[in-house]
Amino acid sequence: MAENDAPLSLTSTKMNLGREQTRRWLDEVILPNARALARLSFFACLPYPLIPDAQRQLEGSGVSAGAQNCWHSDGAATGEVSAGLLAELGCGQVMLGHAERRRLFHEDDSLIARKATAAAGAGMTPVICVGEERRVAARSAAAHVAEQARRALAEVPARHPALVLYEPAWAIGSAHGAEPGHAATVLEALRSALPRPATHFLYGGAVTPGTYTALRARAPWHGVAVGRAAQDSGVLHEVTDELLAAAS
Ligand SMILES: O=C[C@H](O)COP(=O)(O)O
Repeated sequence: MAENDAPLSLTSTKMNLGREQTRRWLDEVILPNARALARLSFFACLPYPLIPDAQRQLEGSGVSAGAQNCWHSDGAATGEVSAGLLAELGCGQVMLGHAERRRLFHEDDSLIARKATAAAGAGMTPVICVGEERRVAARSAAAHVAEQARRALAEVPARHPALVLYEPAWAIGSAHGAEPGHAATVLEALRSALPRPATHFLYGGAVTPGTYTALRARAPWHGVAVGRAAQDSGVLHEVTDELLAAAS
């Protein structure tokens, strides 16, 4: 959780917004909500080339810009961006193993683990995305997801901060997210697979106002990742208020 024990929140703009659109979104949606978002340690994961501009724009707001991916080494890796370079840019968080990267780029747990270890070695917080691809029973989802997370963090020192983001692939971009009971079974498996003091667990996938309250009624989630809900200032404001209310 955040310093004040408030829940945590983040977003990713994926490849949905260009340079000017990102600038406008930060200006019109994120900055007006920045005070509240900062209490949630909120960060926005952006495409690599937009990170330095965003850092300048967000300076002093308490909200930061993270990355959506990284590579695990420097050197002969044409077209990639290393964790070390991101850290040098002042980027503190990097999302790894998102469902879209697993699907489009065939990223597997061992590659994600190498990236997570490199990110931690560079001093960044890895955000490990896990989730089942298709709707399956909660117990199967839980076993699958716990194994994904365990493998990804296997070489990351136990006391290094990490976020585990449970996003069932079938829920991303869909009308409804996971049932709170389903998600609770997954969280229980994640917590027992990862007895790590500095690891926090977030839910993502079709998050709207009310999602966090419903999830929290069943299990101790530390926060949520907002996708589409972070594109509209009013909706983001509602979700943020709801998270902050849970902290008070
Ligand atoms: O990566 C996916 C997002 O975090 C979830 O997006 P969504 O809330 O629009 O389903």
